[in-house]
Order: sequence, then C-alpha cells, then structure tokens
Amino acid sequence: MRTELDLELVALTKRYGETVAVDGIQHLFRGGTYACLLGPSGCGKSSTLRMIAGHEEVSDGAIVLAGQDISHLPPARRGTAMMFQNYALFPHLSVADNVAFSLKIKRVERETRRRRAMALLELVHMTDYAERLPAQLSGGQQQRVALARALITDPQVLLLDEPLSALDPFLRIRMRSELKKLQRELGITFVHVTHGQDEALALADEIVVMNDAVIEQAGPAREVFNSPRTEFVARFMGGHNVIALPRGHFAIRADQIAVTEAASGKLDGHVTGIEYQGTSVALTLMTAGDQELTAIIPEDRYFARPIQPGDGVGLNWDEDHLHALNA
Ligand SMILES: Nc1ncnc2c1ncn2[C@@H]1O[C@H](COP(=O)(O)OP(=O)(O)OP(=O)(O)O)[C@@H](O)[C@H]1O
Repeated sequence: MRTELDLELVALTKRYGETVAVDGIQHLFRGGTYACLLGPSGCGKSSTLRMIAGHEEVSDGAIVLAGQDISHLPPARRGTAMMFQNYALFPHLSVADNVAFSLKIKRVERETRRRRAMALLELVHMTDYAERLPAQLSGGQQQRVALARALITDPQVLLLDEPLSALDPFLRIRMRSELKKLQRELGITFVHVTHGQDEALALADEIVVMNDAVIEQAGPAREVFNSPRTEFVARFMGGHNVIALPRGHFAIRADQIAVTEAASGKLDGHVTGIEYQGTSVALTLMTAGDQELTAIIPEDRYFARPIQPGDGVGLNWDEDHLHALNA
C-alpha cells in the first residue's frame, strides 16, 4: 500500500553527454524509512540524490513525492532538503543565522526565524553555540548545524550525501547513532548516500545497492546482507565467500563455513593464512579446485584445536546457508 509520504523514482535516468550515470532506476522509498544508497565510487549514487534534491536536471523518468511529480520543481519547493558532504555552511554567518538562512530567503520575519532556528539547534544539542561562527566549531558540531539548517524547511525527505565522511572514525560512529535517533524522532524519510557497507548496515532500514548506474538489489538491511542475489552484492557487502559449485555460483557467509578434518568436507582444501581477530580467527583457505575462501571461526574453537598454514582441512556448510547468485 502506498502512503502519502512515499518517494518514488520512476525510470529515473541521468546522462552527462555520453556517460549514463543513472540508467532508468525504479524504486519506492516508503515514507518514514531510513534508506541508504550504497555502492562504489562512480556508480551513480550522488547523481541520484542530486536529482531528487533538484540540484541536477533529470534526463529521463520522474521523481514522485507524496503523489506529486516533483521532477522539475525548484529545490526549495520539493519537500526535500539536502545535507552536503562538506556541510556548506556560510563562514561569515553565525550558527543561528546559518540555520535560519532558508527562512530569510522565504522572507519569514526575524522573530519567527530566530525562534525556529533556536528550536532546531535545541534538537541537535547546539543551543550554546548559536552565536559562534562555523570556523569556531568542531567537525561534529558543524555537522549538527548543517543538519539543523536542512531540517528548518520541514522537509518530508532529508537527503544526506556522505554525511559522515569528513569525521574521524570515533566521531563517525557517534554521529551515526545520533542520525538514526533523529530520524526516528522526526519520522521523516532519510535517504543517505554512502560507500561504506558497515555504515549502511548500522543505519538503514532499507539498503539500496547500486552498481554501474543501476540498482543491483534493494531490501531490508539484514536481507541484503544475508541473501545477496548477485556476486557483486555478495562481495560488496563483505563477510561472504562466492563459491563455484557444479550446479552454479553461490554466496555463503564466512562465519557459516565449518572447518573440519582433512578429506571430510563438501570441499577439501588447505590453510594458506591465519589471522587472529580477537573474538574470532579468520582462516584463508585454498580449495582443491583452486578457489580462495575465508572461514571465520570463534577464537575458542580455533584454539581448542589450532591448525597451521599448510594443514589439510574439509569445508562444510548447511545447505540452507547457500544463496544462489544470478550473476
Ligand atoms: N557533472 C558531471 N559531468 C560529467 N560526468 C559526471 C558528472 N557528475 C558525475 N559524472 C559521472 O557520472 C558517473 C556517476 O557519478 P556519481 O557522482 O553519481 O557517482 P557516485 O556513486 O556518487 O560516486 P562517488 O561515491 O565517487 O561520489 C561517474 O561516471 C561520473 O564520472
């Protein structure tokens, strides 16, 4: 069932001269979802996001929000707002004036602007910094201001282009939980572009994996991770092996391969590398058919019967854990 706040991409296409950056993609983002557009550099994620925002012309197809074709509306009239990678704050304006900026453009009177800006600064826990300039803030604080600035227009959809990439790893993890919390509180749709699968898994209700200008797979985070449909998705999401068996290609999670005695497996092979990872040990294995696989086993099980590079092993799995791949 469609709801009023669904965002739909209909055969959406972007061409830059000869380059097809987005090739007729079709997708329905449910209202109130945290969606991550995930894919490698150059796959068309940012072009898709910029078309939704209205910062890039649509070459073909349409963008429909809440039943209205917004493909050709100016950015400010779409019901969307965008938060940029580098935050794009105005350096000469105070934090409060940065947040209030779009209301000033709309000629909202000063008192109301100020009140709304302060309410949003409160939402992102930045009230005490209202009079500072952006240069006097840390990266994480600038990001909060950029969020408040995007949200002041009351968007139905917030578009975030690699919002965490400028932060150090520690802050990135903290800010991602804040983003998730904020999205839950506001109940609006977030479409977040990232090339990090861990970021997408941590945040997304829905992951949309793009590759080479098309959507390879979309679905709940757990489903995309556990049941990749193509070799690309299996490799890109990580944590999986792609195995060629006589009946086709399959993905299987590295932690769902059991390493047993030599010559006791569905496949046989030998150990080529061992990496201690704290709670687990990653074994690199070469099968008799020259396929390189990774098996991750709990560290206590490994140390109960350690094996060494060169040792022969059998590889087993539960058939239910194999996922047939299309390509
Ligand atoms: N303004 C432009 N003019 C010409 N080609 C462009 C333009 N912007 C993007 N492209 C090309 O379109 C394709 C998709 O680019 P896009 O920026 O959408 O990818 P992306 O997945 O967001 O990549 P990244 O993660 O590196 O930002 C690439 O081949 C890129 O070179």
